[in-house]
Amino acid sequence: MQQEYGQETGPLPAGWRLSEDGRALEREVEFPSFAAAAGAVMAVMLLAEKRDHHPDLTWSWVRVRWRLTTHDAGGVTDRDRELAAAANPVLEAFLFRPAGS
Ligand SMILES: C[C@H](O)[C@H](O)[C@H]1CNC2=NC(N)=NC(=O)C2=N1
Repeated sequence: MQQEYGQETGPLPAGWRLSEDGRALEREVEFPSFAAAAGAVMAVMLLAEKRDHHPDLTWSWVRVRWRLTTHDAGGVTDRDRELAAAANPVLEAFLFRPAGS
């Protein structure tokens, strides 16, 4: 069976969902502080630079949404899935809570 561009067929990386238009992987995270959000944005930026694959970002205070798509393909590819999976431990790491809380 031929796979259509933008059609997600495999399992999604944990925490990620398919966008409404079906053409991107999205994950939205609420961080404990603006600084933590900034750290996560910066860390995922480094992963993206290494892969030459860059997420769209929506960032409002402590809430950040990453959106991953492959422009050439017009949809989700393994490049998006791989970056999403690589970003996950980074996002979890910045969801810290201060000691004693
Ligand atoms: C030439 C360069 O590899 C392309 O423009 C890259 C850059 N970063 C990219 N990032 C994402 N998310 N999708 C792309 O298709 C893409 N293309």
